[in-house]
Amino acid sequence: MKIEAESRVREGFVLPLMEAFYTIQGEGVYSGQPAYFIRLGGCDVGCVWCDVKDSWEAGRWPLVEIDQIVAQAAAYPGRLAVITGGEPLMYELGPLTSRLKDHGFKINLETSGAHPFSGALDWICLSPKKFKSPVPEMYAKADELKVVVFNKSDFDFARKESAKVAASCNLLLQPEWSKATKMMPLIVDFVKENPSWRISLQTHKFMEIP
Ligand SMILES: C[S@@+](CC[C@H](N)C(=O)[O-])C[C@H]1O[C@@H](n2cnc3c(N)ncnc32)[C@H](O)[C@@H]1O
Ligand SMILES: Nc1nc2[nH]cc(C(=O)O)c2c(=O)[nH]1
Ligand code: SF4
Ligand SMILES: [Mg+2]
Repeated sequence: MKIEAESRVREGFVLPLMEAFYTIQGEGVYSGQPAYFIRLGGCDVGCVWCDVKDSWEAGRWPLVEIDQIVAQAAAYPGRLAVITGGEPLMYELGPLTSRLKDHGFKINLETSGAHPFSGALDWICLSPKKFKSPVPEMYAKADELKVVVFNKSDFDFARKESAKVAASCNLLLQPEWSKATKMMPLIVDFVKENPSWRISLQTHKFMEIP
């Protein structure tokens, strides 16, 4: 990459954009709400069960000016934006979030928390991973802790992660998609025994929408 382009990425004025689409938030507390998704390319966390492995290599995706990303988002009636990836916190999110706010957007973030925080966000969904831990300062910022359950050891992981977030943080268990049938009875039992937790399903996959 040319030095000038590199510095514009570092400053957050252009970002590698894998895809952007207007859909229904399928997961978590905001499930069911229309939202414009901005999926940034690049991730170094390496979850074995990641459902967007194509996103991992940042260089595959075009570098797009944030003004263009925001103009396309603003063409839709909804004013909730979800920034996801890949791992969006690999990038400086200050300029993108500030421009989205100029257009009246509330902005939610989907993150593993494995990189330092940036941007002006209204809601942070922290989905911590064993493969690369969140940076310590992420826990206090999380509005929602969404732990993916792939095997039995994830219940213990979920409990330990929940001890690090604020008391007001929403606690969610989300079945890993390919293991959902097998793990669901255990997830149901866990939530019945631990009523501060809720279940998050990837409802967009049942609805067959993006
Ligand atoms: C694709 S990730 C992108 C954002 C960020 N890298 C992260 O992991 O939070 C978006 C959400 O999907 C979840 N996820 C990814 N693959 C999944 C799968 N196979 N089953 C269930 N949830 C999954 C992640 O844990 C995260 O909460
Ligand atoms: N509809 C829909 N909801 C989602 N919630 C989180 C997603 C993500 O990949 O970050 C996602 C997604 O890819 N689609
Ligand atoms: S952190 Fe997110 S994008 Fe990265 S591998 Fe894990 S689930 Fe996929
Ligand atoms: Mg997804």
